[in-house]
Amino acid sequence: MSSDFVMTIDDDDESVPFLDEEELDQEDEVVTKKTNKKKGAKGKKNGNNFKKDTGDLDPTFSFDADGGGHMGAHHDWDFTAARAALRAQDEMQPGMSLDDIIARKRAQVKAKKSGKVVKPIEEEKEVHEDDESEFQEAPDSDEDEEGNDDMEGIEFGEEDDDEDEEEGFGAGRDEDAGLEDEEAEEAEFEDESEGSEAESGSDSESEEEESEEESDSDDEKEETEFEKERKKAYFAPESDTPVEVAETFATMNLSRPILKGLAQVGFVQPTQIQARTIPVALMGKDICGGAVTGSGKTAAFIVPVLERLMYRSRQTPTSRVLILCPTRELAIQCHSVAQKLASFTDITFGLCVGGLSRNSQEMQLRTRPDVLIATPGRLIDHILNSRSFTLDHIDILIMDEADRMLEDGFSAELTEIVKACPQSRQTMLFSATMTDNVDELIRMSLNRPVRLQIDSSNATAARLTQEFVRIRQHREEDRPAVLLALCSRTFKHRVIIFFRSKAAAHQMKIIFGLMGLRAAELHGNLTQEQRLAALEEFRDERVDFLLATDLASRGLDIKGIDTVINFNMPQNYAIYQHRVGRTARAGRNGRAVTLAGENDRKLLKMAIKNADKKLLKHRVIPQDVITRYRERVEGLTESVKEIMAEEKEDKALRQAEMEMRKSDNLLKHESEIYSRPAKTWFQTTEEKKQAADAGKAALNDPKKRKAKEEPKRDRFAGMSRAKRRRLQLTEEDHKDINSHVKSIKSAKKALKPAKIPKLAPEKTGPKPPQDQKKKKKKKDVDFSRDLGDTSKQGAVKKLGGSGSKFGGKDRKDDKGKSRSGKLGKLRGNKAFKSTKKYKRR
Ligand SMILES: Nc1ncnc2c1ncn2[C@@H]1O[C@H](COP(=O)(O)OP(=O)(O)OP(=O)(O)O)[C@@H](O)[C@H]1O
Repeated sequence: MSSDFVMTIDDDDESVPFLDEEELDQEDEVVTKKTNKKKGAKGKKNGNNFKKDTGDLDPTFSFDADGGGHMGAHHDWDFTAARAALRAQDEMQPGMSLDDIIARKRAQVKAKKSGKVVKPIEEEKEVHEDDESEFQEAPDSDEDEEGNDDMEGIEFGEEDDDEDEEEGFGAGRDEDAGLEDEEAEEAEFEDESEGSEAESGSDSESEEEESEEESDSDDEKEETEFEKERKKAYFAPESDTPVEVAETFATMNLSRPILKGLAQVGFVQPTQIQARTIPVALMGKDICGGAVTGSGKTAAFIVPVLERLMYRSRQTPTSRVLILCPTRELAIQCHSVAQKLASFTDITFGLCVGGLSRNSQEMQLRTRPDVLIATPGRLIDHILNSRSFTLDHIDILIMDEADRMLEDGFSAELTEIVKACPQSRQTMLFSATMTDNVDELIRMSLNRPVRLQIDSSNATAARLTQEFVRIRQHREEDRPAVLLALCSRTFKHRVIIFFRSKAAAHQMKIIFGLMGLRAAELHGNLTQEQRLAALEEFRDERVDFLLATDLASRGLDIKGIDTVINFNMPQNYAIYQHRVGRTARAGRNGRAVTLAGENDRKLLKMAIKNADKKLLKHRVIPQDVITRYRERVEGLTESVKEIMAEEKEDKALRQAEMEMRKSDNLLKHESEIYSRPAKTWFQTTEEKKQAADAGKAALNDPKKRKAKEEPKRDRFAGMSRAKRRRLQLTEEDHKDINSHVKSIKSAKKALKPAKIPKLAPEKTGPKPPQDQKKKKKKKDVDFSRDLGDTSKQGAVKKLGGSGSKFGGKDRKDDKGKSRSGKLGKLRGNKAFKSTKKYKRR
């Protein structure tokens, strides 16, 4: 077998529905001008007419069994409230916008070429149009040449002549990141974990092996009987949940103002998660909800909250509902959704997130808004420092992206918030990658939660096409060229590109700018003002590309994102799901293109295994195209360096100005400033850094992640004696049960001829001997062979998976037997005596 990526995928495994080059040719033809007729037909056949997707709904689309789609009108959530609360920045002299610097640099390069004298920036703006067209001359002709030649070559099909590359830059943005005086104080944990630069391809071999093993075991880990039993004791029985699901909101017994709100945003038919969640939430039960990205989880928790608030006592204003989100942008979006849905009610909302004016939030909190939408850091700041603000009257606590919030980094803050809420509250957790790990959930002190898992937690959106572009080993430096080739030639509009680091996103923003591509950046090195501006520019189509870190990977719902590009594979599959979930939302089509290197093959396997095979593609970019773009990027290296140096200078200047203003202020208002009560911080800067580092380390370092999964012996340290003893006893019980379960399993194994060979249906030849198989698994480190094998596994898993008619049933039968057997007895065991231990402390 050739080690060539293309050959392996295309030729060796027919079960892998990757397109070969010929097919790609055909597919590309489908969307080229020359073959417009074909386009419609094939696009329909593949359900892959996303290029034509204007955001309108597919009238033939209906709910599918696994909650893949719906739906109704798509709304642009606005940031009005957030904008109003943006910290007043009038005293801050805006620095030079990065776009201005880039524009000037482009003009200089152009002038150099033509021998003209460089005009000062003001003057230059006036002749902007001319300059742009002149500057663009060379690249344009280059584009044409490339476009025509390579379209016939291999993979580019979605060139659209009426989508001529537009010139000009997105609206300028203040480059005052990190200069705000309160920035350090306000820093809260951001949902942005960066990988080191080294991660994009230079991991040591041993680490790589380790991570492979780990993801293998993650992937193949079967739930033990003990865990199943534990979950059974922890979660409410399925019989507790209503079986009937409403077909429309109108039949859900909701109040008129809520129905009017829903109608206003165009929601008529509830999505699966909404239909299942709303009745249960209205009953006041705790919920662990999971459904694929873009399936309407936000309204699933907001609607019942609003409905319950319709019946609140209005005598004394009280904050009764708290919604926690991991990022500021998500909280702002959630606030906007909630406000829209509550337009016809008198329910009030408070937004409590970092980066926005603390004082205006404090004033708002004093009015006791019914619903608080917050990020953990700023909320704790208010708990500690805003007089008379408490969470004592919270009746409902909701965590969006709950699995993220339960991870390291948020942990201390979350525990503090949960402690501050009354025990009698209702708690609801939601995520597309929702965990049902009891150990993790215990920290949230849930009360017999109802598990509402609509889709597999590994699922991606039903209409998502997933493409992979191979980055060969020793060719990691080609990534920028590959990205630019994709964005200049194929995916030109409504594209969000994910990077692992802020620095990479920023650098690419400069390169995009220098190449005349309209892009905005979104990451944690920007001020909140800049972050909102970037989102608005992208939302309003003033820029075509949003260059983001994982800050934007969860929850953001931006209309019409056609394409998600992963410049690097993220650190784990859950992040991948969230990133690619920014497209193909609400029953629409979308495409994710991932640049996958040698080190990414395990994640690639996961992605392939969980994808709809019909919607998997392998994109090949001709080497000569890559070489051309690489040369262009290399040609910009000096300009990029100069721009960065200029930015740095500008930043230092403004920093100095700000320091001066600060000291000036201090001198003028000394007595007033020192008379203010000292602020209390939940964590010192050092502690915050440690928490953030721990989060990053767990994400980036497979060894540490493993260590987290296998807690050390001294994990009881610091606990009370009673708690320690209780946990030790439980642990001993676990051991006993595990050994019982093992013996049951081996006894069963001995009696049965063999476990149903789940791999069998796909294979016709004889099974390889066991030792040979093992050997293959260890030695098989070839990127392309991995792909082939994965698809086979995926196909087989489909047959044997829990949702299948065959494998699923078999497993169920096994489960039944073991329960009536050994586990029936184990029920007498302390560990399962009562479910009280899972109840709130
Ligand atoms: N019942 C409905 N009918 C029509 N459209 C809906 C309905 N519910 C939600 N939507 C739309 O679906 C889109 C996705 O919803 P939402 O952002 O709540 O998804 P999500 O499940 O929270 O996604 P993620 O996991 O990425 O956070 C939104 O644009 C929303 O307006």
